[in-house]
Amino acid sequence: MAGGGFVNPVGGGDYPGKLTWFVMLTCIVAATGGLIFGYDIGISVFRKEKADKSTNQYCKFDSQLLTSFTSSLYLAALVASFFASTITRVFGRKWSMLFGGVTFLAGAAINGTAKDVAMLIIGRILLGVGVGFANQSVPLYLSEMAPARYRGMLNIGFQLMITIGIFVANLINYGTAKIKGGWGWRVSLAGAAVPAAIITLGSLFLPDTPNSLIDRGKEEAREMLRRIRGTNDIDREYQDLVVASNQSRSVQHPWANIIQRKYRPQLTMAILIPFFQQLTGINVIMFYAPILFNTIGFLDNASLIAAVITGAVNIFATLVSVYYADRAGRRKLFLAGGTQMLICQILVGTLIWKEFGTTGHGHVSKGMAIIIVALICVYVSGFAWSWGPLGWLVPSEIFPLEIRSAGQAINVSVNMFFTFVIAQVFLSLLCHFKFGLFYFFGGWVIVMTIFIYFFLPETKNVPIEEMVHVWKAHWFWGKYINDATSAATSSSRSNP
Ligand SMILES: OC[C@H]1O[C@](O)(CO)[C@@H](O)[C@@H]1O
Repeated sequence: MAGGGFVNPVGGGDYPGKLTWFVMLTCIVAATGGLIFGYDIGISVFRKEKADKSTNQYCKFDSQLLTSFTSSLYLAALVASFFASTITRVFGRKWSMLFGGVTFLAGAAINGTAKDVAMLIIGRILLGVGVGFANQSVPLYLSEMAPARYRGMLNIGFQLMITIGIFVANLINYGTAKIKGGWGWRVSLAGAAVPAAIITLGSLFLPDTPNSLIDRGKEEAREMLRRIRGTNDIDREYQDLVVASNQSRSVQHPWANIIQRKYRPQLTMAILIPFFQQLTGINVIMFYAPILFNTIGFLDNASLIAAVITGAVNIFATLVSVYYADRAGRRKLFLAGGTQMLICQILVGTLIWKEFGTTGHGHVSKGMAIIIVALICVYVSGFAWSWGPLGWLVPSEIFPLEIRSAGQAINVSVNMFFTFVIAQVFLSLLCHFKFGLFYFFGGWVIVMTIFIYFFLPETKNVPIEEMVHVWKAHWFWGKYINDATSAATSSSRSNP
């Protein structure tokens, strides 16, 4: 069947070598780049104090002021990811990570010591720049370092760190809210310096990927490949990287090239995957869980605790995809996670409808509130083993080297843009769509699940510089890839 019966055209053929400690360690360090993004998402969670006096449960938090400040970070990250793409390509992945860490560190320092709103805004923009650079470079770094058959596992370290960042920030927020004297927010904001310091120091010690070293004509590439694969038998992989790099060097202007017809499948994914990831509605939960739980009748403390529970579920469910992404494959996780989210969205929407109707007046019983929180946890776990991690993994592994960095910038910017949009409009959407908001996101989940079924080929275990064959063999995308393109990348494979 169309996308479903897709056969891996390179037969899962991987290169010799093992999962070395060296590669594990470098990937863990690089993945900590996700902490800064996660910390920021977690720190931005909205609290109940901001509510107005409305008795309509759907509308009592409808305030633009509440959202604008938070959202500015995502716009800064969006713009920064384009600059990051040039640095990542020309100077190497490592320098983008370092730059991201340093900028984020500066932002945290300015925010923690802010004396006025201007300082808060400047700090927030610097944080955004840091996030843009890290999100652009880290997923690429991980996917290039990893042996093909462990790429899912190692790349998902990034999303895992995002979820840990969110969780830790939620806890810190919870603690600092109790500090008397009104300076608790400074601790929360300055706390961002800790994850920033980790990725800044870590990236100083990271080697660059063999793909990037070869692409930039560096002698040490072969030695690095030998080291990360833990074997001397690297000729075939090295040769494939050289072929990819030769092709890459013939492309001077990735931005002009990426719109060529032959890159249409990858470009489509780089736009639609992050778009869909945000349209699952996940950030409604991440940003607004306390408000949402408050809406359905939890008291302040209880709604914060419920938010902490969803944060923990988010982490543990991401671990599930670490295990399954390279075994079951990306497609199965996408399809299973999507179905799971959809069922929960329909149930939650219907239960809230039954309780509050369209007027927004009513009261949820304790038992019902627990059922709703449980369903939201099942929804979060569906996201956490599908669209969450795969939203970074898949775009980072499908692009050929010459446009990989540009493609990743598109992925990041689309992701940031829709994170921004959802943070901006959620409160008024809740006020206007009411319980229908859950159906709205559920509708999108149906669209994206069908899209994956038909249009996303399986990419597990395929060496990253061989990915073009996967597109070539796809029932729909195949016609976009001409024979010359796929032949150019298979020289060493057919003639090892
Ligand atoms: O874990 C949830 C988080 O994951 C992301 O989708 C990034 O992959 C964020 O937008 C969200 O807050």
